[in-house]
Amino acid sequence: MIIGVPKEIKNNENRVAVTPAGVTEFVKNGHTIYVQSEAGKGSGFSDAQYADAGAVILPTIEEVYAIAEMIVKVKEPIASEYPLIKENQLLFTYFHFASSEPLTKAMIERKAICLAYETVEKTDRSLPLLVPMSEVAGRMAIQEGAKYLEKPMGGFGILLGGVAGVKPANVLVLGGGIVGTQSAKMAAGLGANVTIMDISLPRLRYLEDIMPANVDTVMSNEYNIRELIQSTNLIIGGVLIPGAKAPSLITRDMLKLMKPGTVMVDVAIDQGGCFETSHATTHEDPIYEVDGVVHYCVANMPGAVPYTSTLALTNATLPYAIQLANKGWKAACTSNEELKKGLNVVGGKIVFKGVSDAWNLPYSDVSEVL
Ligand SMILES: NC(=O)C1=CN([C@@H]2O[C@H](COP(=O)(O)OP(=O)(O)OC[C@H]3O[C@@H](n4cnc5c(N)ncnc54)[C@H](O)[C@@H]3O)[C@@H](O)[C@H]2O)C=CC1
Ligand SMILES: CC(=O)C(=O)O
Ligand SMILES: [Mg+2]
Repeated sequence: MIIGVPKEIKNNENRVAVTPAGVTEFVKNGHTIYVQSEAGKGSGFSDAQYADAGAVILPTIEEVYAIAEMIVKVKEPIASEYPLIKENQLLFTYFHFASSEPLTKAMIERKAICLAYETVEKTDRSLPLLVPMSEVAGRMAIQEGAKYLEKPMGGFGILLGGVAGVKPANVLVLGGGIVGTQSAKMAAGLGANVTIMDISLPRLRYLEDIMPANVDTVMSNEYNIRELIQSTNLIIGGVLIPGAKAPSLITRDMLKLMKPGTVMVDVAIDQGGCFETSHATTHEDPIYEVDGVVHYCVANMPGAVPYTSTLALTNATLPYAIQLANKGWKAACTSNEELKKGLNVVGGKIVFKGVSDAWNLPYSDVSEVL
């Protein structure tokens, strides 16, 4: 198969979808791989390293899209990429369709085969291609939250861990999945008082077991959220209903209950966000304030730590990408249920329920396209 790896063009997106080590694997499997010049630069990989591994370097993004049967990317295509996408071209990347109607409509119109990293699902319901980036974003959320809690950054001016004779900060983590677990671990390690909320009692039970003593677990419901946010300094939004629009757990009226300078990091922004007042921001301009509450809503947080993120992401994606290249998407998705769950928009049809629900567009069963 002919594979293309474009350079990411989202704001401050420094990850790349295939490393030189990945190129070697594709070539060993008999494939031809084209990499856009400088695609790996932000992650520390030179064109020469890709060429040595067996890739052909192309100077422009247009040439990469024009030649490839499968495009392997990190983030969703940006509007300037839409016209480059061809009918029946396989795109293997994060899409997060439920947060963007224009993207959903563009991919329908282009009749591409859109296989989304974030909905590839194992039989135990885990999301193998989301997990590594959720680990990164969960850990980063505390780093970013701590920074914006500093007074000169607009925050309340509290140190997460406090100091002898002074109480530490209160951190509330909404969603006790991968993001939530990593955030809680980091905040607890710094000495904060942490509360994790989830709607899954088995999950809360598990977290209660493994977390240190400065982490409490509380059932997620509106009543408990309203009560806790009044004494919280940092809120992390890490809820997920796979492939669907995130629920708004913190509504605009709740902001008035919070202390001015409270910081909210909405990691779930890539699925539309779990705070009503969230809108996506960039690493260049990451925060804004509503009613005295600082919002950090960067939709590609791991893009800022590309050394860690590119390696962690490609460790997970490469075996799936090789299967797609070896078998073609139809045979690969027919023989592998995990990959089949990744199909979101195929040949002009939405085949993922959460996406059709998000935009009130027609849904087709995935069997219609396989
Ligand atoms: N902004 C960014 O750069 C990044 C964003 N993410 C996003 O972070 C979000 C979380 O991802 P993961 O932790 O991997 O998901 P996960 O599936 O591991 O965890 C989600 C948790 O939310 C819980 N949940 C669902 N509804 C809830 C509610 N009403 N109240 C409390 N908890 C609720 C679920 O029970 C589950 O435990 C996703 O939207 C993901 O795409 C992930 C990586 C990077
Ligand atoms: C998952 C996601 O949104 C990211 O890694 O950027
Ligand atoms: Mg405890």
